[in-house]
Amino acid sequence: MEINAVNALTYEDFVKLFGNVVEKCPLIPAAIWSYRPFKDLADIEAHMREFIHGLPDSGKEGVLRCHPDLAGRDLQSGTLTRESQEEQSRAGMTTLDSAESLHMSSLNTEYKERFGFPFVICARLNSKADIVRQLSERLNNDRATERERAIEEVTKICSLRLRNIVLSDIQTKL
Ligand SMILES: NC(=O)NC1NC(=O)NC1=O
Repeated sequence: MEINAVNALTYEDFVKLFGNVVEKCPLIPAAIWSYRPFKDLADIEAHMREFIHGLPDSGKEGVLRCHPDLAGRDLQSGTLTRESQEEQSRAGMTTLDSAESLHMSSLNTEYKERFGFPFVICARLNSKADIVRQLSERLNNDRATERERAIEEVTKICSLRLRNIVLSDIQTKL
């Protein structure tokens, strides 16, 4: 997809196309549509990052709360978004044995009780073992450090989802 094609999208089509680059947060593409015309893909990414990092702490925590648990209830009931399903599946979260599943569930619960938002990590960039290790390690952070750490992961997920959409056409000029 060429940048000119992205810049020519109506607001409605832009939000339809990029509505889930941040999980269940169409407000983010809706907000950055105002910055058209974009120079290139990196420019869109930079605006998304800037918007997310500029949110107040409550907004950042709200964005985190829009994420499903890894190997959690949505995965079990088949209600994950298409993107999350694919990411969790690639990281091996869909094929945990019952001991691994119980371990993830108890760590996720402990994390949510401690911080008030779910553990978020870019599943596409981490193996199953990395995810479990980081979930245990990050439990030691204080809330402010962890909020920023988790938001950094949201921006990584966002960049990969954005690239997936925009670069899916081989003819791309972005
Ligand atoms: N909780 C959490 O990290 N969720 C996710 N991570 C990711 O890469 N996709 C998700 O849905």
